[in-house]
Amino acid sequence: MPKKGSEYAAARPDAVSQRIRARITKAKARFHANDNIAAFIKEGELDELQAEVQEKLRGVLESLVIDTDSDHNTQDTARRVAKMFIKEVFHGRYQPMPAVTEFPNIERLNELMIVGPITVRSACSHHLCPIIGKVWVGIMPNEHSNLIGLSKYVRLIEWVMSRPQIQEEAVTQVADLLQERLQPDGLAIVMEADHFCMHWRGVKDVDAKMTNSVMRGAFLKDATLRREFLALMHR
Ligand SMILES: Nc1nc2c(ncn2[C@@H]2O[C@H](COP(=O)(O)OP(=O)(O)OP(=O)(O)O)[C@@H](O)[C@H]2O)c(=O)[nH]1
Repeated sequence: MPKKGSEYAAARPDAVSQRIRARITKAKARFHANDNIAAFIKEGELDELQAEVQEKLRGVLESLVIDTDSDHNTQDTARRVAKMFIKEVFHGRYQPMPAVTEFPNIERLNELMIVGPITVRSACSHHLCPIIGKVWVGIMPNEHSNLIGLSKYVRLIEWVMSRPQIQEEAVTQVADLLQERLQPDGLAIVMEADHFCMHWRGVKDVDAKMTNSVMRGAFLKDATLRREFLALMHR
């Protein structure tokens, strides 16, 4: 039987990951792979966490029977991969949400707006293999909606995607976040992505993609609006 995370906690109560875990547990918060835990990390702890991950990765390389002492290619691999996980590809778990300026909809715009394709990068929670794809966002604002800068769609979506994800949950997290920020009459999200756990390994199907769509409010009720979004998005 593989050890549970909490059993490791008992083994290394002094580890920074366990201090963070204890705070999250005390707050009764969730810390799944695609949850953001920035609120529970104190200043300076991210570097400590990276050092802890590096040490564990060194153990993984050791168990893979790689001679990291004399193999010049892998001598620094544990450090590089730890940095890549904490500071780069999974930074959306450890960093707070990017600042987003919201502007009131003074002109009371209520026409369809589409942003995309936005390139997204993530990794699947199951194998930690890359997911690379595109997202399109459709917004139907109303006079009470907030407007945000175009680049902020990219920043918010990148923040959600830079965590181990499964596509169905990722697309819902993106929709929930944009719904909360913008409060539009309608919101449409389509995500189409390549999963390298299918291309590189396993079934090795290099053509199959996954497409998800989330339609809310006006896009759900109004078939004409939905058709207009889907037609414009694919041009
Ligand atoms: N639904 C869903 N599945 C995903 C996603 N990313 C990867 N997967 C799949 O997750 C599954 C994990 O399956 P398991 O049977 O537990 O693992 P496995 O035996 O290594 O799977 P194979 O890939 O078939 O070799 C695989 O079928 C992947 O293709 C995703 O975003 N959504």
